[in-house]
Amino acid sequence: MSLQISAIPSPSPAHETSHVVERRSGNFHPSIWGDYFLKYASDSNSMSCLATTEERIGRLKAEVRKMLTGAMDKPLQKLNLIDQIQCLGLAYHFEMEIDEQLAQIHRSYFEFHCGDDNDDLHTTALLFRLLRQQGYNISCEIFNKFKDKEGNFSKSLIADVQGLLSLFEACHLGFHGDDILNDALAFTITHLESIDKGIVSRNLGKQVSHALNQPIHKGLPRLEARHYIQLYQEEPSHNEVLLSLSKLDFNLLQEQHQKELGNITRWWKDLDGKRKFPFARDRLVELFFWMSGVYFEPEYEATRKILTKVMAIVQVFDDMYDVYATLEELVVFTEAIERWDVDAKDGLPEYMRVCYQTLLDLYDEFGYELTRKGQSYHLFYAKELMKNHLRTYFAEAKWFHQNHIPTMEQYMPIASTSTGCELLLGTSLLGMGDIVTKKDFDWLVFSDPKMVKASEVVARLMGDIAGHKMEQKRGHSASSVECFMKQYGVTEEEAKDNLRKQVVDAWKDMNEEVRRPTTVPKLLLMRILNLARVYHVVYNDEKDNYSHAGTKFKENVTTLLVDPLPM
Ligand SMILES: CC(C)=CCC/C(C)=C/COP(=O)(O)OP(=O)(O)O
Repeated sequence: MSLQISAIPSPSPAHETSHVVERRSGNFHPSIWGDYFLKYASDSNSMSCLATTEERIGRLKAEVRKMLTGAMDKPLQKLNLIDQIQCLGLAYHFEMEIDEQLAQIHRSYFEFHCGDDNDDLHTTALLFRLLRQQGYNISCEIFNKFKDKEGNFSKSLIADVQGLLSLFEACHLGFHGDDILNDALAFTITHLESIDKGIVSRNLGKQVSHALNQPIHKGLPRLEARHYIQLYQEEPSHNEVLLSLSKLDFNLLQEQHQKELGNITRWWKDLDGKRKFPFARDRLVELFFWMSGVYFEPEYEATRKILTKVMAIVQVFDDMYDVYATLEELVVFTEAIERWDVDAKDGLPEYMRVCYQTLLDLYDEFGYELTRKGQSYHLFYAKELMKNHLRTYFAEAKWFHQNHIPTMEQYMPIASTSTGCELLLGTSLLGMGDIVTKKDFDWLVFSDPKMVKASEVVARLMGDIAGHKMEQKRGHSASSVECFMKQYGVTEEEAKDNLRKQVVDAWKDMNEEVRRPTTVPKLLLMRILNLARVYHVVYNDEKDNYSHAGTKFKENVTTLLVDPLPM
């Protein structure tokens, strides 16, 4: 975090402006959801019913724990069980057990060389994916045995659809230089896209179509679980304990999220956000979805609440800097943010005063809570992050008003921070109590970590590719697409192709960063990975599904936050 505001054009006090200001409009559609979730806000949950469900879940969890830790004839059985537990969205209940089991499997395969050279493609790929996911530095050379004399993947694999699918999923865990995985990805995509649906089971066919669009590693665990539970149920060999537990657990957590979102909707309504900020996108529900993609577990309720509230205000700022405000107004506003003092709002136009006061009130509310818990230093970091975030919004606004198209080298450091990843991740620590230390804050806020930078590349470039057409139409600072086109004299499609490659590389950076031993707790790294996953899910089809939240985003919200799983 290092950006300073500099070269600010001398401002004439915005409130003294007498001429009529011409403003642009984003023409954003209103909230899809309105007050829909308000009905969940009350805490009228039937406690007896909740107690019975929790008791059932407790019993089922104990059974799964026994299955996980008990002896099995072959490591493959354990690997499949772990995979199923993860795909069903249950892994967060068994993190310690999964860690121990995979450590044991890793030891027996690689330290004692008990691996079986005859392992088939599915087993090898599953072993590779689960171990890399867990941070083991397992080499992709293990796939060499599936190549023919010419060094190509053997033709005989084409008939093994399950094996191809597992190899495809494993490819997304690649590091830089894992050339064999690049070849494997091309090979599996070619053959999975053309499988004869008549020769595979209906379930496997469905899994393949889904995976090609949404690989496990880049998916949101709960969204993927919702999808997988339905497929798993149709699998004749499914395990009843796992199935019941996953459904009960999904629905229980959904109820908790609904209630939280209900309370946040109440906050937004009491704040009168829709009326106060008519120029901004009203995307409270989508933001809650976003935040619960990063932190979905029940214990992170406070984090989801803080993040959704902060990002709802950031959304207003984003549309103010990008669209609504004049540069003169932004000069004064950005200075007021630097001061972070209620007196600073005097120089602001009325609509900005409301935004400013809302921000100060929100952080006062956090400060009060943190002081009570003896963690008031958290607030210092949170404010610094917000100041730095708005400096980048200001820098972009200046580029726009000066018709300046920066080079990629000028653009990326600023546009990476303006994604909000650093702000979101740093602010999330406010809600995590004693789990985080000052060292974690310093790492995240001041050390410019590679993991955060990579998630920002995914966020910025995917967002730019998806949004640049609309943004250029309504007037927006140049995105990476325009910057790249101008700097290298290439077409839009060539620029996008290059940016897509940078996204692929950023995922490899992240995969390498979660390798053991890690310098910060894995918990933190997984949150950063989750954040990149949200961007992947929102922008994967290269459409701005966040601004136009009525189709794909609405479907995802419905799946996670509206429809329970039929029991
Ligand atoms: C990290 C999160 C969830 C931030 C809050 C939402 C937000 C400001 C989205 C910006 O979308 P955009 O497409 O308008 O982005 P930009 O203006 O940066 O291009």
